[in-house]
Amino acid sequence: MTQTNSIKLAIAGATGRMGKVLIEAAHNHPQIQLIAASVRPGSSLTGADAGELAGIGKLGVTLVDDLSQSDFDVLVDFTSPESCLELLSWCAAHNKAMVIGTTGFSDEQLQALEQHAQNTKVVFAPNMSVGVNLMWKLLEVASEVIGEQCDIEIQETHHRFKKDAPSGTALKMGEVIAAKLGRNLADVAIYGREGMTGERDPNTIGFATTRAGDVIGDHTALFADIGERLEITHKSSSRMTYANGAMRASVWLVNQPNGLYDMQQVLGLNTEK
Ligand SMILES: NC(=O)C1=CN([C@@H]2O[C@H](COP(=O)(O)OP(=O)(O)OC[C@H]3O[C@@H](n4cnc5c(N)ncnc54)[C@H](OP(=O)(O)O)[C@@H]3O)[C@@H](O)[C@H]2O)C=CC1
Ligand SMILES: O=C(O)C1=N[C@H](C(=O)O)C[C@H](O)C1
Repeated sequence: MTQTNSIKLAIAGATGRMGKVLIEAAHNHPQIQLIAASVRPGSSLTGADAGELAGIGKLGVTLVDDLSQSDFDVLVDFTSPESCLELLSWCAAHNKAMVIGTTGFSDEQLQALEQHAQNTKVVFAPNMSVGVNLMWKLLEVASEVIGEQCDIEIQETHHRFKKDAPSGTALKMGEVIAAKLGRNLADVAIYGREGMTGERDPNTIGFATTRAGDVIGDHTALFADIGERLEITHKSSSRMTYANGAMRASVWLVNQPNGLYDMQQVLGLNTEK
């Protein structure tokens, strides 16, 4: 059993926007030892140094295109749903813990994730920043107090390179609000409006997605009544907040029994699950 003051960590998708920041966060964390970082099979970067890729100088950690030979305790994955599920299937079969920040899973893929997670330890969260996890709690309070009388709209903005929409964070905002109001998000979500839509159905929760430039991630929940409106907004100004959250989750996860956890549990914001 690895001591909690030396967790052997691997990072999938080292070339990604998050991958590079995760390498830096792992290197800077006193309880974490970065032992592997992966690139796509056949990548010309195989064999290069992970620290040099991340722009923080040589770390002596070689980029690999196959993690199966690496003796890690926790794998951190911010890649794509397909790549993540392939790695999770391997981790579940080999008793390796996983911290998953990837978003954009279909319902079918989410079911597969939940199944694999029964056989190992997994933290899965569409947003690992402390601020966003606190925002989800604030949304519960707002929904309880004014949710029924208000029109609820969720707005998100991200950089032009983002592949999935709405963001995983926005979808979770909708789930949190819908759950508090006893609604099923799949029944009440409106993903954009166009043409003669008619008057607003008060039960609906609307989503608006903007993709532009280099915005790291902005999310707002609007609770609008006649005469006043409340906006709860979170804005990310650095991907390091996500990466630090993933490190915190990794340190927490090694001491948990097998199961699927979220970031609320890591942060002690929710003890229900
Ligand atoms: N939970 C959270 O807090 C956050 C979650 N995210 C999520 O993390 C994910 C990644 O985001 P971001 O870093 O911006 O994306 P990028 O596209 O910059 O990086 C994705 C990485 O995954 C690799 N990858 C993708 N598909 C495969 C595959 N099939 N096989 C092997 N490698 C693959 C890419 O390799 P290659 O370079 O070769 O294409 C790349 O290294 C997204 O789902 C995003 O929504 C992002 C920020 C915070
Ligand atoms: O792709 C991103 O960049 C982000 N993705 C996550 C999401 O889909 O919610 C988290 C954050 O908003 C950044």
